[in-house]
Amino acid sequence: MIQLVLIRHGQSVWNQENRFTGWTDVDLSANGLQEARQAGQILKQNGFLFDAAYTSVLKRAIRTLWLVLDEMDLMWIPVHKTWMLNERHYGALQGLNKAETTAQYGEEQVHLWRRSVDVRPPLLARDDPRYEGNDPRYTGVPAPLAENLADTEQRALVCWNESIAPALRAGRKIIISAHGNTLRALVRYLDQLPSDGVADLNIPTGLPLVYELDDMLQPIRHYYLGVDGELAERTVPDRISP
Ligand SMILES: O=C(O)[C@@H](CO)OP(=O)(O)O
Repeated sequence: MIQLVLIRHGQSVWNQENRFTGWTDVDLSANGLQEARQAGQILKQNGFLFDAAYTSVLKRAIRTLWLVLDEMDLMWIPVHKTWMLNERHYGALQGLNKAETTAQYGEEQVHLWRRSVDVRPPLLARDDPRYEGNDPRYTGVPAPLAENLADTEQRALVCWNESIAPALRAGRKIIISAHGNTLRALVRYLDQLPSDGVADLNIPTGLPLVYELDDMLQPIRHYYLGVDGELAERTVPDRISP
């Protein structure tokens, strides 16, 4: 049996302020720092070990991984950072308050922007100061102007197919520290969820999500992990922003 652990970064400052984040490089809140440390303790207490880690190039996911690995005394393992695991790009919505945007455009539209598979949020202009195309960390990367979940899934799966899946097949124990929508995309792929099935899927911050996979990397089962092991579905905290 092959084991894979997914973790969404701890609460970020913009999660706390209820703002659309996307590729904006926001750090963890005090609560998020604590969630990340606690996740490391939970993994350690439950006997998990990792040979390698994958994360995005955004500090909320990187710092979460650092804190998890620190708690597990595994800071020495190889860490692969890639933009392909970045959060879904939120286009011109990045930085806006979610409640104010809902008041302006209506719940239905905002829900489509947030949770549909194929609707893209409004595009960012290339001369917008928020455009990431000129950031050195994205040299050679086709910086998006906005993404839907399908776009995010496509690039996350390049990383999965080229790097993560071969490492899992080679017997490596892997943790992926990423973002709400990158993880929704990976879960949608692994569990072969239909578009309407993924709309309701929300992954809480800072809680390890364990996948048990067969040799073909097909999921046998998955569960969230608490201090005392597997969490019952109904006790999984709903830590998404409203
Ligand atoms: O703002 C974002 O980038 C994401 C994750 O926090 O929000 P949403 O829940 O709308 O996908």
